[in-house]
Amino acid sequence: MSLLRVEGLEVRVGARVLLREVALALEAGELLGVVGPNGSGKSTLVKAIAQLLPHRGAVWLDGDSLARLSARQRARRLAYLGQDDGVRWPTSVADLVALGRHPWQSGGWGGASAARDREAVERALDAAEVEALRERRLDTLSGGERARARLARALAVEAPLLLADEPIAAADPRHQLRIMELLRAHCTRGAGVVLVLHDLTLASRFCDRLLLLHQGQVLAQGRPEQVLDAAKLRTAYGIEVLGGSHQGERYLIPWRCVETD
Ligand SMILES: Nc1ncnc2c1ncn2[C@@H]1O[C@H](COP(=O)(O)OP(=O)(O)OP(=O)(O)O)[C@@H](O)[C@H]1O
Repeated sequence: MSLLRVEGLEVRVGARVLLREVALALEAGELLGVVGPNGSGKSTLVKAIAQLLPHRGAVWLDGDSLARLSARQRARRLAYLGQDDGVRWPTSVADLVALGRHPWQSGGWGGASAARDREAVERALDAAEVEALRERRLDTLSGGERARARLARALAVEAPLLLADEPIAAADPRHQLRIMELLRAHCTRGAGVVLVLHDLTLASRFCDRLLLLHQGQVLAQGRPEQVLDAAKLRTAYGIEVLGGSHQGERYLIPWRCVETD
């Protein structure tokens, strides 16, 4: 049984269809990259999977309909990292990351699970390389530091499924690579990850499979080399890419804009 299965997913706002007939399956241990141009529906897709948007269609997690689970059950079984954390109050990095353990609290903080929660928070601070920032207030962090703190919060949930919407967008090149490595390691430990990203080389190198969205529909889905071919990239993005390989791994550099049909 797949960790995540999505069938016939459709999102509408009024008369406008934002997503149409999206189907996908994700196995435990797999990293699925969601790529596509601005406005193609990537964030809408991960929000709908996380049950944060009204939608049609079905989403199953380990065979359970996500729509039928309680909010707390869902929050334990999937971690959602959106583009905005919504945190507008002064809080420390450590407190933000500890919020990732909130779904596991019953009857208040502390108690029998406190040691496990502390360990999960420490692991997440370490993995996202923000332990040195633990006492810093979020509103004093740089964009890339804040992005890593937010990733740590999502990791601290230790949920079987992680949905991450552009976690590397604000990171410098080294931290982009570090985050991709840590997401891969997260998968190696058995989690499934759905990752929205724009970098085609990182998508190709680190993801097991890719889903390419175009105008709210799946244009292609499969292994990176099947999805990121010249014709599909031209159709989806209206670009020509410069491609090659280095040490057996593929790179793709967006090279020039082209006319699409
Ligand atoms: N509430 C809404 N009402 C109307 N249109 C919306 C609404 N929410 C999203 N959209 C539109 O749906 C489309 C898909 O948005 P979405 O945020 O999923 O795109 P995306 O692929 O994540 O883009 P980006 O790469 O820019 O983050 C966009 O054209 C957006 O303007």
